[in-house]
Amino acid sequence: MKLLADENMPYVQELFGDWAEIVTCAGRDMTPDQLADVDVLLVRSITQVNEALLAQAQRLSFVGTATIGCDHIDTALLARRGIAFASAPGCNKVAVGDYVLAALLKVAEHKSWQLADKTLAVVGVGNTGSQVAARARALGMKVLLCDPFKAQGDPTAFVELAHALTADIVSFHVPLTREGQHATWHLLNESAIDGLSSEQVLINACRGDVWDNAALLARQLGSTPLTLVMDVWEHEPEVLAPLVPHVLLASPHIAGYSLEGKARGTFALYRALCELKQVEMVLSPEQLLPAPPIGAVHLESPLDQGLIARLVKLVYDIERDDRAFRLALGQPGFFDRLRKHYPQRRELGSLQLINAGQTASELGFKV
Ligand SMILES: NC(=O)C1=CN([C@@H]2O[C@H](COP(=O)(O)OP(=O)(O)OC[C@H]3O[C@@H](n4cnc5c(N)ncnc54)[C@H](O)[C@@H]3O)[C@@H](O)[C@H]2O)C=CC1
Ligand SMILES: O=C(O)C(=O)[C@H](O)COP(=O)(O)O
Repeated sequence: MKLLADENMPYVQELFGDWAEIVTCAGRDMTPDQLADVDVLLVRSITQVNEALLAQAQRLSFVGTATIGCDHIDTALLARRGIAFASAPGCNKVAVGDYVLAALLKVAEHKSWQLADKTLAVVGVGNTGSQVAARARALGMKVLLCDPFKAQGDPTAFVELAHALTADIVSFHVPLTREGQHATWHLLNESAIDGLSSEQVLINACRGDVWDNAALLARQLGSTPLTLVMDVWEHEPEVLAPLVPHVLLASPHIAGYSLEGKARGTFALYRALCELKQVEMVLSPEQLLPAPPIGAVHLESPLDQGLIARLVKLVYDIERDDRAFRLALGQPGFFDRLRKHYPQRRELGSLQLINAGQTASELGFKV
């Protein structure tokens, strides 16, 4: 069996090495001729799996994406051609929760806010949005939920987008969709942006095209700019460079890039392929991971916002990502290079807080 995998997918050798001849390459460089004799294709979000890529793929029987988002995969094409498909729902939801928690704490420092006095709206309340909502509640924030699909089951628990956009902080966690009543392409469009006040904060850790970046730049260049946190950008790997100086925290689509999240992503494809081939799984995700650099911290004072910020930074320093982004911005290929060489980042759950209570656990730490 021949397996072609994105070179930025960890643990492929460990998980598939016994079964397959493994070839890896850069996800954006995969070509139709490379797929001519491939049985299994494993990709990340940057490979468009479409008619053009699969034109010569005569032997392909399985495509897997080690990601949550599937907007890069023509799933109808795979179904038509009888090619099995798997994604990795939820694999990096904890990492996105960590990223947004770190961002909220930086925003609070920047604006001298006590987060417990503020309201956060979560737009898209699935795997990642729910993680964000739980952490915000643990910080004592009031949380508004906006998700028209989930609202069908429980209308009173959700608000409309217009209401969500009145919150102090609005965090977006929707898939990229271009069709239907609730399509998310440019969900944050010029008119929505115009309706916001300069006190408000927006976070995008889902897909760049969900925000109209040109309209945001126009707003930022005016007299009442917003506070922005952007992990994703329209037209990646290109970035609207003039927008970056007007963004508080900027990063190259790494919100989900914890080591645990990446391991779970590859593992989900291993599990799916084992099921398909009716082969017994011999490894678990935990067996793949190294010990974390810091195992435990003994708390001697109660958790307050300042202490939470210090503890989060011990595990994940979001400002490091922001500095690396600004330093590299403009260099050819900088976006993909930062992603390829992203340092090992562990989840908050890798750190045990001794003498901490329920709040620490709700924030994502091990207690
Ligand atoms: N920056 C990064 O590193 C990462 C980005 N993502 C992106 O985030 C997206 C969300 O991930 P998950 O939460 O795991 O997906 P999910 O599928 O679990 O949840 C998405 C939620 O959005 C809701 N939704 C759809 N259209 C909506 C609309 N117009 N308004 C409000 N809600 C809407 C759905 O009903 C669903 O509950 C992924 O599709 C992916 O594109 C995911 C992981 C990492
Ligand atoms: O899971 C998703 O969806 C994501 O956006 C991934 O975290 C992004 O990682 P890459 O696939 O772009 O490496």
